[in-house]
This record gives sequence, C-alpha cells and structure tokens, in this order.
Amino acid sequence: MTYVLGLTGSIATGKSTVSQIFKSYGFPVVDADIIAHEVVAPGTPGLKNIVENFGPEILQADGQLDRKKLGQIVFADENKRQLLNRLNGHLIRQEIFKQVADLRAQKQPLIILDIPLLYESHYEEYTDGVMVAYVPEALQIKRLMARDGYNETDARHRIESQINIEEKRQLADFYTDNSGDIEMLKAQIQRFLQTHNFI
Ligand SMILES: CC(C)(COP(=O)(O)OP(=O)(O)OC[C@H]1O[C@@H](n2cnc3c(N)ncnc32)[C@H](O)[C@@H]1O)[C@@H](O)C(=O)NCCC(=O)NCCS
Ligand SMILES: Nc1ncnc2c1ncn2[C@@H]1O[C@H](COP(=O)(O)OP(=O)(O)OP(=O)(O)O)[C@@H](O)[C@H]1O
Repeated sequence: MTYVLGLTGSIATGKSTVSQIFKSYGFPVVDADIIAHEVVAPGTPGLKNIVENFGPEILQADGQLDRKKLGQIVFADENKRQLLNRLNGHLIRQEIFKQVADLRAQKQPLIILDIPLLYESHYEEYTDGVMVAYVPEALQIKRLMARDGYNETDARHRIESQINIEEKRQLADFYTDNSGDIEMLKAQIQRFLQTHNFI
C-alpha cells in the first residue's frame, strides 16, 4: 500500500526545506515546481502556449522563457495569472499523475507530492493526507524578501495570489511549524514518520 502525502504551504513557507528532509530519508518527491519548469523548456507545447499568449518578448535571447519577466506580469495582474494557469495546468497535472503512477508501480510505501497550489488546484482528492509547511505570515514575508530580493509590495502580491497560510493550515491533516531552526523541523518530520510507521 502506497501512502501519497500532499505537501504544500504558501510561497516561501518552507515546502522545499521540508521536502529535502523527506528526501534525506530516501522517500521520493514529486515536485510540481520542477515539472512546471520542464513543461516550458524550449521546443515544448507548453512554451508555445505561453509565447502565443504573452508574445515573443517573453523569451530571453537564448530562447528560454524569461521567468522573471513572466513572474512580474502574472503576479501584478490576477487575470494574467489565471490565464497562465489555464494554459499549462493540464500539462503539469498529466506529468504529476504519470510520476505518481510510476512510483506506485514500484510499490513505494510513501510518496511526497510537493505542490504549491495543491488546494487552489484541488489535488487534495488524489492524496491520502496533506501536510502544510507553516510559518506565520510576517515571517513568510521576511523570508520571501530575503531569499528573492523582492520589495514588500512585490512580496505581498505573490503571497496574495495564493490561499492564506492560516487557512491552509486549517485545511491540512498535518502541519509543520517552520518558524524555528532546521533541527526543530527535522524533529517534527521524524516524529511524523515514526508515528505513521514509515521509519
Ligand atoms: C510565474 C513563473 C514564471 C515565475 O517563475 P519563478 O522562477 O520566479 O518562480 P518559481 O517557478 O520558482 O515559483 C516560485 C513559487 O511561486 C509560486 N507560484 C508559481 N506559480 C504560481 C501561480 N501560477 N500562482 C500562484 N503562485 C505561484 C509557488 O509558490 C512557487 O513555489 C512560474 O512560477 C510559472 O511558470 N508558474 C506557472 C506554473 C505553476 O502554476 N507553478 C506552480 C506549480 S503547482
Ligand atoms: N527553519 C528555517 N529557518 C530559517 N530559514 C528557513 C527555514 N526554513 C526555510 N528557511 C528559508 O526560508 C526560505 C523559504 O524556504 P523554502 O524555499 O523551503 O520555501 P518554499 O515554500 O519551498 O518556497 P516556494 O514557495 O517559493 O517554492 C528559504 O530561503 C529557506 O532557506
């Protein structure tokens, strides 16, 4: 029996940090951000969709998607962000399901499904439980600004494009408190794995 654990949070609340800890135990992680990048690689239908809708100026000189430029457009305009989601959402979904099916076929006991927009895109129905990586919003803004160099307005635009982290924590079956140090986080994941007999 495979247990599919959805892992989500809001931007910069620590999903990647939590998924690294699961990986360190050898559990496989299906990473929606990586898949979202792969479906828009040069020569893909995903990139063609974006160029048709956002114009060729959305490409860098080397033919790669200018992610910074696209991010600036979509996080400042909700209609454009929804357009982007509609363009390639099905390609991302297909690849997520393919990877989960492959891992199930390998009879992996635990698969981590790291999806930032898990609740927004209703992936919870494909999981056996959802874990939210949580920090209070003030710390989320601080870490987002520190990591990506955004000013507070840009950071808030990105945060407001997702369901609020307090609401996600309420929806979750499990949550980690990422406001302490990494050791505190590791201890929480270890406890989760032990409680559910994965280690
Ligand atoms: C807008 C893009 C070009 C910005 O690229 P950039 O390299 O700056 O950011 P990156 O891809 O690393 O995403 C960082 C975080 O932004 C948040 N985010 C990304 N896309 C979205 C979106 N459409 N709506 C809300 N939040 C988003 C997520 O929390 C994600 O972890 C890129 O995020 C993108 O192509 N997004 C659409 C694909 C998508 O929906 N990805 C989320 C997978 S569920
Ligand atoms: N416990 C912690 N203590 C200090 N800094 C942390 C901690 N956990 C995460 N961080 C830092 O906070 C930032 C956000 O963490 P991380 O990248 O894991 O978030 P994320 O939810 O995966 O982000 P995104 O939504 O953008 O993919 C990173 O710079 C990370 O190094």
